Amino acid sequence: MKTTLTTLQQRAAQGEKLAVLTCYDATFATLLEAAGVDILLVGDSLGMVLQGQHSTLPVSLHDMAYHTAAVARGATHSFIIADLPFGSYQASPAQALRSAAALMAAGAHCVKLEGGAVMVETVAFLSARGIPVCAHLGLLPQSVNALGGYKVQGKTDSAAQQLLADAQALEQAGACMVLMEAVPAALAKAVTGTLHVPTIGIGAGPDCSAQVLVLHDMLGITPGKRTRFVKNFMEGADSIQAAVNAYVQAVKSGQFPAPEHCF
Ligand SMILES: Nc1nc(=O)c2c([nH]1)NC[C@@H]1CN(c3ccc(C(=O)N[C@@H](CCC(=O)O)C(=O)O)cc3)CN21
Ligand SMILES: CC(C)C(=O)C(=O)O
Ligand SMILES: [Mg+2]
Repeated sequence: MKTTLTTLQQRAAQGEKLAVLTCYDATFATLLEAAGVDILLVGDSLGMVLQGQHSTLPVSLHDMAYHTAAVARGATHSFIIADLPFGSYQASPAQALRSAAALMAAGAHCVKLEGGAVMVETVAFLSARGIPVCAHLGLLPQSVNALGGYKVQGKTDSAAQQLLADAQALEQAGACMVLMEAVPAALAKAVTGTLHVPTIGIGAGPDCSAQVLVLHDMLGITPGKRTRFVKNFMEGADSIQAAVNAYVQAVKSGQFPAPEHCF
């Protein structure tokens, strides 16, 4: 049976933790689906892990459509979210609609965009036109140059209040899910408790409705130092399938993320 937005929202509302991983190709789409991953995220992190870029900014809409189509061919019943890349949606709601349409035509079931209050009008515009939108809050990698690095967000009282207000405004505008990246666990818990739609966390503590990691990070093959919220699931696993199974089990049971993965 196809996993739909409705079934995901129902399962999250019943308290089931959802397991999400990034996915960029057909082979992994088939593998992740067989292991019980609930949502495949075609992330613009592909610029870093596949293309070797130093940020996600150089990723094009064409790149995203290419990888989304590959994932869609490998998956038969998964819910696929695709990132709108830098520069493809910020100019106007009309620009966002054209870009989102390209990703939906490539096989996505939902698009994700980065930003809070500034994206409310765009989220409303896309949602009203039949495009499910996941809003991405907290650490916004496409804004790395303004943020001054990949740093934890929402640490001050005023930043936390702003993030909560943004999440509520985006839900009101029609966002079907809200992803939070690198924020204090207590803030993500408060947001999850306030919203009606599922939340997806990465470095956002154990109380989000869903967890996501970059595939290459959880397989322990990303070069360089591991960030705090990453766990290498290949440790103690004898295959990639076993590692992905272990990730799904750890998310479903609430064992991942543990306190050492949280801010
Ligand atoms: N492979 C990969 N995994 C990711 O999770 C990921 C990407 N790439 N590319 C885009 C962004 C960048 N990401 C990051 C990177 C670092 C931190 C991080 O935890 N930074 C440290 C140090 C920050 C500082 O210097 O103050 C932190 O403690 O916040 C968080 C998210 C997440 N995303
Ligand atoms: C890390 C997740 C949230 C993402 O946006 C990506 O993979 O691009
Ligand atoms: Mg992204």
